[in-house]
Amino acid sequence: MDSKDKYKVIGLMSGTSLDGLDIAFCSFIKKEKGWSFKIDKAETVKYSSSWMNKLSQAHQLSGEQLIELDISYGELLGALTKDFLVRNKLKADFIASHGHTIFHQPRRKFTYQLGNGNAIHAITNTPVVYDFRSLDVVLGGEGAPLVPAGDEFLFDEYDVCLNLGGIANLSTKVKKQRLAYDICFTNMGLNYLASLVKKSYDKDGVMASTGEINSELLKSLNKIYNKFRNKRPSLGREMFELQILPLLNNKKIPLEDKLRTFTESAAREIIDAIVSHKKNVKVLCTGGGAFNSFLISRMLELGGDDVTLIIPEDEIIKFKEALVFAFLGLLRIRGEVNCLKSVTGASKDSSGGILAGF
Ligand SMILES: Nc1ncnc2c1ncn2[C@@H]1O[C@H](COP(=O)(O)OP(=O)(O)OP(=O)(O)O)[C@@H](O)[C@H]1O
Ligand SMILES: CC(=O)N[C@H]1[C@@H]2OC[C@@H](O2)[C@@H](O)[C@@H]1O[C@H](C)C(=O)O
Repeated sequence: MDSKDKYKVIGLMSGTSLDGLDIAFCSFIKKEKGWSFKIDKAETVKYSSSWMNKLSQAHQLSGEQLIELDISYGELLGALTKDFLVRNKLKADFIASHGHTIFHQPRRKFTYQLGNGNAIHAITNTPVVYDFRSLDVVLGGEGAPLVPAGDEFLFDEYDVCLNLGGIANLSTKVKKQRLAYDICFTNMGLNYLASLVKKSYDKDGVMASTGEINSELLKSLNKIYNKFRNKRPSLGREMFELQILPLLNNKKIPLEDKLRTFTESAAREIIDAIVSHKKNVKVLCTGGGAFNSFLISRMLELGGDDVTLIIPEDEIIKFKEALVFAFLGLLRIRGEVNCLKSVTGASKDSSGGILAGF
């Protein structure tokens, strides 16, 4: 097992929205208690339309074709990482790669992230940790979310870590145990509404801010969230399409009002979830929604004195997940726990990840 106290690690993350590969070169230093960290350099490399197609259709391939794609996507990850390292004159101790999720069926004990670690190693000549989720899944866990384990070790100074992604989710500590859950649809709904006027998103929430709250729509959204408030299932695209989309497609409500109301609903759901744990909370806000100044201003108004929102530097907003996977890789090569049963529901804590080229 490795026991250094300084590491330079590349974290690679490919999110479900297919916007590209996040590459983050990170430094970690062991302290008396915990770790300090820094993102030294990071960028998102957009996928070509051909790779976007391959990744979005990979679930339909034959076994043989999928294995072939696993290698060629691993080679792509290797080539993009090598190019990033050469351009920035950097050298990493190892690469921690999440890969791109193609299948995720924890009940059937499998989860599959494309991007072969051996192929990444062959191209970069750097050791690789990959396949972070499978061990947790065979231990009976959900194999997700994994980022809360990083919150536990790197962002423990915050009472709540809030991610404003397609779906807003949070992680927090309750009775000394880390827990995490999805709160409500956020960018997924806002981006859908923006797409109706051919925009990829409502920049800074400007269109939303000009609309009026539609009380019927607000009530309907609230009713949907009330149904699972205490069950906290993971929210997915299926549920969005089935239950939220029909409401957003109501032709009688002007677009600005729908954006305003959807923002209001998300802000209320998020603030309610945060204050349900504790009053006077310090909340770290990351994910692209942290750039939505109108959403943030509504959350600040609703949270009042009970909630302090911390919007970190852009690098952390955009690359926190890649940073966390770099750190989970570090824990893995040290043989330390990087996956928490309190979050995933597995039979035990574990240290997930396959090693290639160490
Ligand atoms: N200036 C901005 N104003 C409003 N929204 C923004 C702004 N910048 C980014 N966003 C939102 O953030 C999104 C991109 O960030 P991110 O990748 O975290 O979101 P996501 O793809 O919805 O998340 P995830 O894949 O984690 O579910 C954009 O699609 C948009 O919804
Ligand atoms: C199986 C899988 O790839 N899950 C992703 C996905 O994208 C968001 C949400 O669903 C989260 O559970 C997870 O990723 C983050 C990085 C996580 O594991 O914390």
